[in-house]
Amino acid sequence: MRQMIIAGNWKMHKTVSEAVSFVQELKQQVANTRVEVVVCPPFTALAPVAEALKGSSIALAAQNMHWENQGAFTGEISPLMLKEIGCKYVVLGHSERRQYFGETDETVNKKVKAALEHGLVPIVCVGETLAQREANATEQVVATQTRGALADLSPEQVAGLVIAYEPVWAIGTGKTASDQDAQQVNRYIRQVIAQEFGQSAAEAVRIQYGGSVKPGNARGLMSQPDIDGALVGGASLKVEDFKGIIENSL
Ligand SMILES: O=C[C@H](O)COP(=O)(O)O
Repeated sequence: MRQMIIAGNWKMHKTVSEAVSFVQELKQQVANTRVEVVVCPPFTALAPVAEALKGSSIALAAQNMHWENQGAFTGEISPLMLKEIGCKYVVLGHSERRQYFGETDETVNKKVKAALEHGLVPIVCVGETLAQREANATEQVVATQTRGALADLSPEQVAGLVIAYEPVWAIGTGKTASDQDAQQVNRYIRQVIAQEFGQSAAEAVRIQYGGSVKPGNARGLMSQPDIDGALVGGASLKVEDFKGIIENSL
């Protein structure tokens, strides 16, 4: 049985003081949930949020990282730095990183391997653009991205990962994939993983859906058999909305 995982990706939102007061409220509101709750603050707020989360079951994630431990890479953050702060997860290959910052399947794969070496759990994002969906290329795109990101991994490593299927056309647009469409792609990703890494890795790996998830559509999406949680953007910025999604995911 896969535990549901709801992660709030704050993107470039919230100062340190906003982030800390948000998690202080959130941890009280979701104290007894059976869902695994994750917050992904911007880098500046990771350490103070880690401190504020002490004693809580809410896990911490970074939104990106470099694959090297250290070096002359101005503006980058390494896995060692994230691990020391207390991050459990790291979001890798988000479509905004692919679109605006030149992320490729190859760099995502380097980052996935580096994260695993340091005991960080990658949340690997895949998903097609609107043009790709309209060209009936969704399956090809998510298969290529999944195979690329997970190249050279062992079945045991893949079993412990989280994958987030996020159709690019549904991110921040208010357009959500239908429950059936999201389920169909998540099931397809699981089939690709079964082909590459075997049935038991495919059954263990958690596959989220992301793209305009809100309290009102969470129940339908999260009740699909191959959807094991959500990667939430906009609706993770308000405690009430995020809590609503968590509650509606069970
Ligand atoms: O990482 C989160 C996704 O990009 C979804 O963002 P959204 O919920 O604002 O559409």
